[in-house]
Amino acid sequence: MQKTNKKTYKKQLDRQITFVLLFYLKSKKPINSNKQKQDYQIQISRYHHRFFKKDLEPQIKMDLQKSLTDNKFFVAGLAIGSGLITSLLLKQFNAGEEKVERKGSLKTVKRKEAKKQRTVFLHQTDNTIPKEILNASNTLMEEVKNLESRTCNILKVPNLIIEVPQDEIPCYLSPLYGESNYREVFGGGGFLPDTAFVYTGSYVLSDAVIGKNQSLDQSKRYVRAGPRKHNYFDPQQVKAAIVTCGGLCPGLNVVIREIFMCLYFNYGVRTIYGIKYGYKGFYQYDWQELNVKDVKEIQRLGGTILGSSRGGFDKDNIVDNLVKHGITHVYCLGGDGTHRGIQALFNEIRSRKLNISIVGIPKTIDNDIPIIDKSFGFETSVEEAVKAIQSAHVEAHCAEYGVGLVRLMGRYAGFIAMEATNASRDAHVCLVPEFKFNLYGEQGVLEYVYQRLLAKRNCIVVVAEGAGEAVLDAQFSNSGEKDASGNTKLSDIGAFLQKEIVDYGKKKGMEVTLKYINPTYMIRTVPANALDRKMCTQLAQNAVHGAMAGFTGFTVGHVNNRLCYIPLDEICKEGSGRRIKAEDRAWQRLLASTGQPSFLKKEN
Ligand SMILES: Nc1ncnc2c1ncn2[C@@H]1O[C@H](COP(=O)(O)OP(=O)(O)OP(=O)(O)O)[C@@H](O)[C@H]1O
Ligand SMILES: O=P(O)(O)OC[C@H]1O[C@](O)(CO)[C@@H](O)[C@@H]1O
Repeated sequence: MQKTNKKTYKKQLDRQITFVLLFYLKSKKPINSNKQKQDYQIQISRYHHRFFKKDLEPQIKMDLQKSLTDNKFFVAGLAIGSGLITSLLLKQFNAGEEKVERKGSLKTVKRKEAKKQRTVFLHQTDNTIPKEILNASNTLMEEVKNLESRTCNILKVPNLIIEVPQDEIPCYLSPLYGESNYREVFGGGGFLPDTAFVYTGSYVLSDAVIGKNQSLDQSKRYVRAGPRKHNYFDPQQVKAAIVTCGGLCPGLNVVIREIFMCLYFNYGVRTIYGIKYGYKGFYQYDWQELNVKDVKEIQRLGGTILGSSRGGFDKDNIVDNLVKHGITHVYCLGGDGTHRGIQALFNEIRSRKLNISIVGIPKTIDNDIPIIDKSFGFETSVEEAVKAIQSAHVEAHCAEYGVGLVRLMGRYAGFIAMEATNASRDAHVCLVPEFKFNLYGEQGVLEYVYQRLLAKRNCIVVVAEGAGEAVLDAQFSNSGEKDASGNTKLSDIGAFLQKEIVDYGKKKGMEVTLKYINPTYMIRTVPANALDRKMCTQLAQNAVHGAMAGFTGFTVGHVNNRLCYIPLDEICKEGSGRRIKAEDRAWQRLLASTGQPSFLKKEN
């Protein structure tokens, strides 16, 4: 700290002490109304703020004079004074630290650094964000420039700044930005400090664990999700559309509601449409403009208030209708099929150079979307599936040779079956599409179930609906029928196993009592649990932040528990669907807890 500065601080410090004392001595009457208290609070925070930015001496002097005649200023003065004193002391303390840092030993410096960080916390600022960035006139432009640069190793998410040619780059200070803690009732913006926004170069790493011969450089970097201080869109010009596609999933209504709430209350967007029954709703049905009443309490409901469907994707028709309604944001909630649709729409929007941001919010109870940690609704479905296994357990334990057989959803991936098995700890066999198995023979599933019945008199089997694809030695096949989206319709592997297990017992002279529980849609139609609701809220709010910033052609998701924007290309890569792998810890846990062997013959 320079000498002159030190002198000035000392002078100011003296003045503040006098200031507080004066208020104290002159005060006679206490504040006697809440309104007054509120006014003081606002005033105090303003004064504080001003003090940090410019010289307040004339102002303070004025207040001092006022205080001689107006006793009500006592509380305000006291708080201002003590606040100022604290800040001055902190500044002096920091300055002292700097000095020591330059001279001190490594140990001292570290200790001082730790103290300094505490000080920084007191000030509620973040010294990791350089001043040039915080003060940049368009922080979004900086970020986009960086993302577009050849040297940037963060996976690029397209932004409308680049996609849409325009005379002037749009730049709107985020309505979320506010300098004080003061906030109007009924939400509104103005509640985030500078440091809460995401700036240039912030990313999330794809790998949380680095093994031998691996380095961080091999890890993919995804743009960090979150609000931007400067946005591409003026909220008043935003018109948004929300659509839900594919199968149902717990949490859809939470996401719909939260997208609405964030757009409406936080950003001040007033035109938000709900599209009925999936992609075809864009051109086949009247568009419903959503209002606050429409989304009231829907977070408590299963399903989707908008309705959903499979099939009906018509790219040109959909984009024509987006243009017709003047849409600037499209939020699509769906699984892998929906995301391939989003990609096709994004390409069409891009080729027409439209000012539309299109965003995916990944949804599927199967949890088979790549890259992201987990899809919303999955945990709720697992929780429901555990109830089915619990029933199977009770049934099986109340019969002499009792088998409880549970079939759970999971077309290509057995995550629900695996995690429900892990959570219940009641199952003895879990069959998923990812791992081939034999039914017959000495090492087959049927013999294993029989042996367990002989030894323990009960056996609980969990099977994923797609596991029929993994049977090596049985005459089990699907009809070849497809649903409207082109997905293969699966035959009932549960019913098939039921017959095989009972027949096998008969052949061995054992009367098996088998109860087949097939909860099918019950696990995906329930409302989201607390964990999923929180997740849905995070996804929805961050989808909105991304779209407001002009990012497009991305999906929002957690990677290593941090939210990021993932380019659609990554999500839609052919064959990238998430599957259980033998090296997955969760699968290893399953093998450890069920004790199930490999059902493969040696030659397999
Ligand atoms: N390759 C594709 N291109 C464009 N649209 C597609 C594509 N595949 C699927 N869609 C459309 O996406 C929507 C949802 O697809 P789908 O029925 O496969 O569900 P999903 O999104 O995969 O969700 P779920 O996990 O519930 O199956 C449908 O309207 C379908 O027509
Ligand atoms: O009967 P629907 O609606 O086609 O849904 C069944 C499919 O939806 C999913 O839940 C999600 O894709 C699959 O597990 C299941 O095969």
